[in-house]
Amino acid sequence: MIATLDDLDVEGTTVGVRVDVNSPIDDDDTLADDARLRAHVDTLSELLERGGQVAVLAHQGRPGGDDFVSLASHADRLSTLLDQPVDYVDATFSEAAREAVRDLSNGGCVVLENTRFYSEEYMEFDPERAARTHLVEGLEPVLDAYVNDAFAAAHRSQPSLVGLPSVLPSYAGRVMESELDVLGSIEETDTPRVYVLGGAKVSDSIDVAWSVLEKGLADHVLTAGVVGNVFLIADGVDLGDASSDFIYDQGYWDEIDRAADLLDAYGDRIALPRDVAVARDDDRHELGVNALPPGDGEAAMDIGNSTLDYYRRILSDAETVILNGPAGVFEDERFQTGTQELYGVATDIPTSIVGGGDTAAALRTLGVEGFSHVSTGGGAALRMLTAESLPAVTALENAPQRPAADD
Ligand SMILES: Nc1ncnc2c1ncn2[C@@H]1O[C@H](COP(=O)(O)OP(=O)(O)O)[C@@H](O)[C@H]1O
Ligand SMILES: O=C(OP(=O)(O)O)[C@H](O)COP(=O)(O)O
Repeated sequence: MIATLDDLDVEGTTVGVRVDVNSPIDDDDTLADDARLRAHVDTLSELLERGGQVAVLAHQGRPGGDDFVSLASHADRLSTLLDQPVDYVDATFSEAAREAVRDLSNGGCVVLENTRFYSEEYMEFDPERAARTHLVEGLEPVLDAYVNDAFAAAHRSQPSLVGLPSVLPSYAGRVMESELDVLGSIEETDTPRVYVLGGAKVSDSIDVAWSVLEKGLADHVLTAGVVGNVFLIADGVDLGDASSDFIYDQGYWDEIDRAADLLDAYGDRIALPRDVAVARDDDRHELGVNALPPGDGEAAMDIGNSTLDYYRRILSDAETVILNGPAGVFEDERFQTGTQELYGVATDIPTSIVGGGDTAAALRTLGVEGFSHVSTGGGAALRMLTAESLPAVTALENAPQRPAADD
């Protein structure tokens, strides 16, 4: 049983709130998209309005990446979204950070620096060991409670996610609560239930496909994106060198054998693309699977119209659809059709659940809306769909005793 904000006596309490605001970043190192920040506004404003003091903890990017930047611009944006001043301090758990947290008055909010600027926060620990990291030992003395709203990072066992809830009374924020509610009860949704697996997380998607087919949760699995390309190769289709090299370079070559095993075991419930779109003379050009391989240097960048017709027929009977990953390279407007059409069809199905950071961004870009639930998580949502436990959620379940709520 996980405690929520309903169980927390907020007035006068200093709360460390872990959010996931890992976002696209512009060339000047500032925030390019605030969707993930907006998702946490309900949790943060509720805590502030109920008289708490809030220290926001978050990561941005991974060491070495162009998006591995400070949270200064996130704090600026948060101030606008919350319509109140939000301090920012370029420290996470040092004396400067503790001082900034101690200085908070009721209803005050400070954003601490990118947790991953410190190496421990990019390592995986069991909760006991995570409780003895510098981040946890540095912050614990100035916090009364911990709230985890970072569902999108809940598959990581890093100190700010599993260490703090080992030592502080801990609660799920509103985002976490709603994600667990929806993604934790997929088995109760109506059937026929169809899973659409696109995007580029091939290993994770194959794990999900195995799990939902084996457990009888999926009546059909439709494949698209890089996942669909891997299944086509596994089925003996020659996709040409460009797509094969891409799959090899991404480290997914071994997944072809796993996809082939899956087709052997459950091929009757797995649908593969019937055509693909490539770039030819700078335009989109569709090729039926029988016409493959494509020309030199041409890669399969999207699903084509006959695949869309085929998938539309399967989806026309569905009561529930769960989708993860774009159907094509949506960043290039020539290859947006697959994602736009496929996800568009899904909005007409009674229960439609979408997961994935890039997927959510694609849907915003393409103006596709009307789903029952759009998850803030990609990897975390996929992991939940395999009914695996998420370390940060387990840490909340095992968190220490808490003070009683005020009502
Ligand atoms: N056919 C394709 N070839 C190469 N990349 C693709 C293809 N289809 C989709 N993608 C890429 O997949 C990426 C998103 O996949 P993924 O990270 O799995 O999504 P999410 O973050 O929603 O879980 C996008 O950058 C998109 O360009
Ligand atoms: O963006 C995230 O996950 P996602 O790409 O699965 O949506 C989370 O912030 C986790 O980031 P990480 O995969 O660098 O640990």
